[in-house]
Amino acid sequence: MSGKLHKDAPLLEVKNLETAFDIDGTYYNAVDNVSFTVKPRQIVGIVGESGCGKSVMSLSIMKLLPKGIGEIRSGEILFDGIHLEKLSDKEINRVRGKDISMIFQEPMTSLNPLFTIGFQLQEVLFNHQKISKQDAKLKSIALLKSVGISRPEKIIDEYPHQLSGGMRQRVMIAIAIACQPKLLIADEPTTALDVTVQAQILELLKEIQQVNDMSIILITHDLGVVAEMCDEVIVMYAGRIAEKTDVDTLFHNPKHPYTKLLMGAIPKMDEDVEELSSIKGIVPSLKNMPTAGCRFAERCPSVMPECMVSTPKLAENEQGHEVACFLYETSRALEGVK
Ligand SMILES: Nc1ncnc2c1ncn2[C@@H]1O[C@H](COP(=O)(O)OP(=O)(O)OP(=O)(O)O)[C@@H](O)[C@H]1O
Repeated sequence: MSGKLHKDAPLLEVKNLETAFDIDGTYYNAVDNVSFTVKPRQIVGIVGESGCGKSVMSLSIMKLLPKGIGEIRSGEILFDGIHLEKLSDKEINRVRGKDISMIFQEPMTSLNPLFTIGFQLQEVLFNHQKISKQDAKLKSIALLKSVGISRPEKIIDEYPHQLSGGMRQRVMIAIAIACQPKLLIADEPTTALDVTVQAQILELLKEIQQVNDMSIILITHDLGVVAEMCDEVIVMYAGRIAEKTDVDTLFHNPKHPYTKLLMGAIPKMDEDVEELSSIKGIVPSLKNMPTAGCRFAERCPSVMPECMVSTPKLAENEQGHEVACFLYETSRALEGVK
């Protein structure tokens, strides 16, 4: 499926998205008025602690929210000119795996333990392409080779449990790119892997992104991964965007107190720091979300009285650098007065 996309238009445009879960008969927003774009060939990182709404965001885009529990309440998701939020199940099935693919943290839960690797790779090819059995087999072998799996002729006859975690993630990537999607959503793709394998998988993703001219949304709680991989970064807190800018600006000039604290929580390789210094407190659960004010106020070292009563708007502070914080709304207002 392909829309009529102008060459400079964003590939994905999420506008004022609100996704909510029904908890005991009341809807709570896990994604609250979120807007962002992904351009062709861009790697956009979504970063934040556990519970910030990163996964719900990607499930919303893919229309994979648990039926009857989670739903998109408002907003638009435009992909390649098509309103994904309006597609029927049948229509979104044609997009999933073909134009947009997704890889998850733990490939063992996405791969079917009962079927061989070859079967699972060929299944996605048969679903989206007119291809003979022989060609699907040859293509599966080539795909496994392209993700750095040696002896692919042998691996296609093996089952997921016979492979290491790193190999399984490579297989998941092969399945995800089988139909050359324009967008790959990678949700914590390396979190379950050890550090060396993590670096190899990230390297592989970058390579594939360049070769296939693909865009990636990379969901992670790890700013180190963001620094390594991303062009643009969205920092999320409790379902809302706290800050949004390009990767260099974010690391050289972080503005939101939450981003600054997250940066302090990056382990420094050159120093003998054993543990990640964590941010005090936790992300509130949906039911305990503050009903007014900035959702980060309770944990914020720079909190001001207005933060408890009004919601700061995400607005451009400097060109290409958006932040949702009253510290900057005040300075923006003063500039306007000057
Ligand atoms: N099926 C569900 N039913 C009710 N609440 C849910 C459901 N799935 C997610 N949530 C809630 O939505 C909020 C956002 O969750 P989400 O999984 O998107 O966070 P995350 O940033 O991806 O965290 P993690 O890194 O742990 O996956 C959390 O408060 C979570 O408890």
